[in-house]
Amino acid sequence: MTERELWERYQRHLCVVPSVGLTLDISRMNFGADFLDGMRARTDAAFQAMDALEKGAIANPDEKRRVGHYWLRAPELSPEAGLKTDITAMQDAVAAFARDVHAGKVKPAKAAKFTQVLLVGIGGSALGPQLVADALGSHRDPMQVHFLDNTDPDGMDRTLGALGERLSETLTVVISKSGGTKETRNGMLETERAYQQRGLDFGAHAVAVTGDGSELDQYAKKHHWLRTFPMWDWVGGRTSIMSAVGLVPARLQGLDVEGFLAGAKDMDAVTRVHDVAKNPAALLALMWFHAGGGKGTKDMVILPYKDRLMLMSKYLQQLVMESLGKELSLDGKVVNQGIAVYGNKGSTDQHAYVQQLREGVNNFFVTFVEVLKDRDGKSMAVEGDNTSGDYLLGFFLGTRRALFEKGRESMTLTVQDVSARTVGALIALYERAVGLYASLVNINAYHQPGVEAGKKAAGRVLELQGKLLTKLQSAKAEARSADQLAQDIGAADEAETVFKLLEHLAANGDHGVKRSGGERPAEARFQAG
Ligand SMILES: O=P(O)(O)OC[C@H]1O[C@](O)(CO)[C@@H](O)[C@@H]1O
Repeated sequence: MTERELWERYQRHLCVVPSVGLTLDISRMNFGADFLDGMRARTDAAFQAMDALEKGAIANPDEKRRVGHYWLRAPELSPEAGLKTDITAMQDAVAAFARDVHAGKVKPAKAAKFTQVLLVGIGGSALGPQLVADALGSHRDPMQVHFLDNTDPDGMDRTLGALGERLSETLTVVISKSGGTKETRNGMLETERAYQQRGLDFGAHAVAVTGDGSELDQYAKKHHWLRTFPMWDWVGGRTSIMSAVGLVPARLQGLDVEGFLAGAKDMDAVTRVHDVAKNPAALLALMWFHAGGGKGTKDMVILPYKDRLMLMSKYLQQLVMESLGKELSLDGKVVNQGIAVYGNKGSTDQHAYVQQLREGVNNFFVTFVEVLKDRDGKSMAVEGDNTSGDYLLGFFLGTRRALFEKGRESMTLTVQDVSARTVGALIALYERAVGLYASLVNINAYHQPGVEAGKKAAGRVLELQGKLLTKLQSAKAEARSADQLAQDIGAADEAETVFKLLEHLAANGDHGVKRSGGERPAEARFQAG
């Protein structure tokens, strides 16, 4: 294709969304002239399903739930007055609480004000807040946000250690929709102990965001935490950023929540339109379908040429892969659907994996995110008249061309800036695109059965550990092999797991297990120390 032809294609297909200052360029995706028409029937069905979802249909049939994240930024759209009241009440309560914290009306026991937020959560209870805090935060914010999003003891030590003395002015926000996620529970208990070690009452420095009556809700109430904020079953974890999950940390950080919600609402209005050419979410979904043949055979590389959007790919990994990575279709056929997502930021990634994108296996399509505004204020010239931002643009356009010349497809989202409105709009864009794509490939985007399997398997491992420790304590002095101990606890066919447990126990002094013998698994011996 000549430059002229590409310029024509760019102009013909450019989707312009003035209400949020966004354009979507699909010209470098090599779909054929009849593709969009050929998808008309499936696209119309996707639009119908999305309309029903927004009107309150059970769009998550496996869990018999409604899917209501769009109502969070447009409460007037919710199908019942009660839901509208719940949403606006939550929004008002969160805003009022943050005002009281910033004014020092809600204050820590041993400091004048709360200046730090420690968010304890995982998955959708952390990834959205992490993206928003990083994209929109600044050192001038009234509060700085820190995260505990894993059950890694060393990770907890690093985060709590970095807070140090400032723990006394830290408000801990524990977020868990189910209220039972073990990683979050562990982070909460370890944080609670850190407060206690400083002579601080944890409850007086903690709030919870969770489902009514959940384990976490009960714990927070029993221990007189400052506040609890609600989560509802009609909001999925990976689409909860505009519920209290995202609004509590964003308000405390002093972010433009109104702009964030308005950007999402305005994008929703645009992506509600049944006109593919004017609907960027429909175009994204259709380009994903084209690229991977409706089977996800090509990975989605998310490449924002903006540091503030670096966490976008991590956020989209959950939103896209936990929504679309499904074994069964809605009619119960095994389809093993999904689209893999990776990326970081440009131009940094040109010095990492772009080499493979240009010359290696052609198993991907790139979505560039271009931000027109370089920075607040003016830039210096770094070479001739060129600024650093000129270079960033040059590298983006150069990389896109280098890929296109080698038949590697890409799309480009262009936005004016990284404002709260823009971030809200981008999140809403992808929420809608995921929902539309799920309809195109006939799967339920709103449950996550695969995660339960992993949680159950982890439960078995910890059950084995309990039996092992009991056995080791009773057989005190005798050093035994993993095979012998597996037999002892009636888990002969799980000897490898038993060995892995023993290896970990012996590496950590917590349970007094000692290792002796050789390095090979069969040579190793374990005993209670
Ligand atoms: O908010 P919760 O219930 O702790 O769940 C955390 C995350 O775990 C999952 O349930 C499974 O990954 C996600 O969908 C969710 O965002």
